[in-house]
Amino acid sequence: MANSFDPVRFFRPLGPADDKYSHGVVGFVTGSANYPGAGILGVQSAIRAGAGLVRYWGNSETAKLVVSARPEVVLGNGRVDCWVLGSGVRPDDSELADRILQLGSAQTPLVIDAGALEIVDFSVLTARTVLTPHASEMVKLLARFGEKYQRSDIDTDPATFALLAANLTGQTVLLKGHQTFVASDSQVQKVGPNSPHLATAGSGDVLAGLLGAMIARNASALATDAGLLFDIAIAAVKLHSAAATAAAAIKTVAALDVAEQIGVLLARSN
Ligand SMILES: NC(=O)C1=CN([C@@H]2O[C@H](COP(=O)(O)OP(=O)(O)OC[C@H]3O[C@@H](n4cnc5c(N)ncnc54)[C@H](OP(=O)(O)O)[C@@H]3O)[C@@H](O)[C@H]2O)[C@@H](O)CC1
Ligand SMILES: Nc1ncnc2c1ncn2[C@@H]1O[C@H](COP(=O)(O)OP(=O)(O)O)[C@@H](O)[C@H]1O
Repeated sequence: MANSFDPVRFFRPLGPADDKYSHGVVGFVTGSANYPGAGILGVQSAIRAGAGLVRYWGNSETAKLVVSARPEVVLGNGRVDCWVLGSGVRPDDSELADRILQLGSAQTPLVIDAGALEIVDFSVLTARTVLTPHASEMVKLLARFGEKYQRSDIDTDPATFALLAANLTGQTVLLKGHQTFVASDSQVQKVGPNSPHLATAGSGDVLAGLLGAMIARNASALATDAGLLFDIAIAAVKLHSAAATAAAAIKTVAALDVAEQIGVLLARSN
């Protein structure tokens, strides 16, 4: 994994002065009745990526499942360094949409995934943010700015559309796929090919949780260096893919295995 975007660079080792608030508090508005697993997968990933504290602010039924999978999780709103919004959330879910709109107009850094890409009001979004669409979500995202394209257009020239979305939103865009394109301002970087073992349901939810943990852990540096978000996004994609490769060496890969292997890789690197 070692190169200029070496993921380990973003995982400062813990020391005696650390407490649960000092190395990243990640909040989630994710999961729903139809997609409870998306809530669980993101949370699992953030915990394995070393978050000091994880808050979950989804609906109460899904919250019970999340806490049953991870009793470390604290429920509700509170002090957070990065919010992960939208994995497993339908845009017509009014309870969660209200929370997403509220957080989307505040200053805490964000990962905006899946349904939240259709909810957030981009005209008031100023927090440092990574958007994580796949190609079909990119079509819907661009349509919100009056830009009409089809999935085939995105697949043909992903770099151009990642850049377009970054310019329209003023944010860092991570366009997911076999190769992932990270764009910010006028720069775009291809990452991958990623591990094909990521082609399994929920692996995007794991990436969102990983990104949330990495952004939260580096929140202080990010406050003075916005450009760091681009590097963190690239590093997260590389770590996510490396974790899938590591998982595949053990057994067939499910998304939760990718989250577990993030923890194994990070433990080995320290
Ligand atoms: N366990 C859980 O709780 C899980 C919850 N999940 C949550 O589910 C929600 C919906 O996820 P989803 O957008 O992937 O929609 P899904 O209904 O599967 O497909 C609809 C259409 O989308 C397209 N499409 C899909 N993937 C694509 C790609 N990579 N690249 C390009 N296009 C792609 C494809 O349409 P096509 O373009 O082929 O016409 C497909 O027919 C979301 O909130 C997510 O977080 C998931 O993470 C799974 C595990
Ligand atoms: N064939 C593939 N090769 C490499 N990576 C892939 C492949 N298919 C999907 N991925 C990666 O897996 C993840 C899938 O995320 P997403 O499309 O949001 O799925 P889900 O909604 O099921 O979580 C992304 O990180 C994407 O880059």
